[in-house]
Amino acid sequence: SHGWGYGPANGPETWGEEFPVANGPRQSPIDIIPKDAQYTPSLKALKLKYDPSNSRGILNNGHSFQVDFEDDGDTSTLTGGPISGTYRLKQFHFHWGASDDRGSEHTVNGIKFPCELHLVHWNTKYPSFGEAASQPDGLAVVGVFLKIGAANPRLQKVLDALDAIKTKGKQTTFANFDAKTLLPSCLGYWTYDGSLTTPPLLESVTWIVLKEPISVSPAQMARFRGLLFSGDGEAPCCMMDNYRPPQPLKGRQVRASFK
Ligand SMILES: CN[C@@H]1CN(c2cccc(OC)c2)S(=O)(=O)c2sc(S(N)(=O)=O)cc21
Ligand SMILES: [Zn+2]
Repeated sequence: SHGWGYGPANGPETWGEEFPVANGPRQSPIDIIPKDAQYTPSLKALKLKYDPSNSRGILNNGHSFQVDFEDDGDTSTLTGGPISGTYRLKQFHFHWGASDDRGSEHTVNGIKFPCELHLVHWNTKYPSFGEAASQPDGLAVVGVFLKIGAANPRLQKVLDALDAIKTKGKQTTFANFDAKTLLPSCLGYWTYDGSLTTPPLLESVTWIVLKEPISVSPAQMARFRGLLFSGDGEAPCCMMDNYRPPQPLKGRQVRASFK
């Protein structure tokens, strides 16, 4: 059986067959139209407190690669912003294109970025990530756009680990990584109620998309594309275009933390 993916036979247009919520009222990503976003002065500043000693490993999961964090305690958390309570960092991962003209999931005025970083957090009012993932206020994902420019030294450690996780299922240790170093200097954001952008497409995500992108060079983007969707011994299939296109807003309000 073929699992979901990003190809012609198993890509985003087919996901609704196995995951009917794909056509639900709060699907992600969306096209963000800044002039339609409601500036909300009552929105708090984001507070991201990440402990580098919580980083565990880096894994090629066959859809992207993710850096996993130890989330048994409140040492790497997201508070403030549009959310109430404390959310714990579980993992971060990226989505990118086959070329620099596409790759992000969220778009801004229809503009695609070459890459988008997602930092996934879960609400500690629930006993576990799995429990939280099925609740309407269970997850909070911080999205960061990457735009083509100077090489970003903050990405180097992540990129240097990719050779060890080229194929699906491969993982290696990834210690002492400070995820905060991946954030832009300005934490102004748009926020809306949405979903996971991959199956199971659960409508449990408070999206927090930062306005300021971080940089990535074309050579660094090429290294993302050196990963494979395929496993060892399978016909090699380059990991690229692993993004879901924008979904219908269905009347949702996008709020902005900045004027
Ligand atoms: C493959 N899907 C990723 C892994 N996850 C996952 C794995 C198993 C079950 C599950 O839900 C019960 C979620 S996850 O929650 O860490 C996320 S968040 C997310 S995104 N693009 O919306 O930020 C993609 C994934
Ligand atoms: Zn993602």
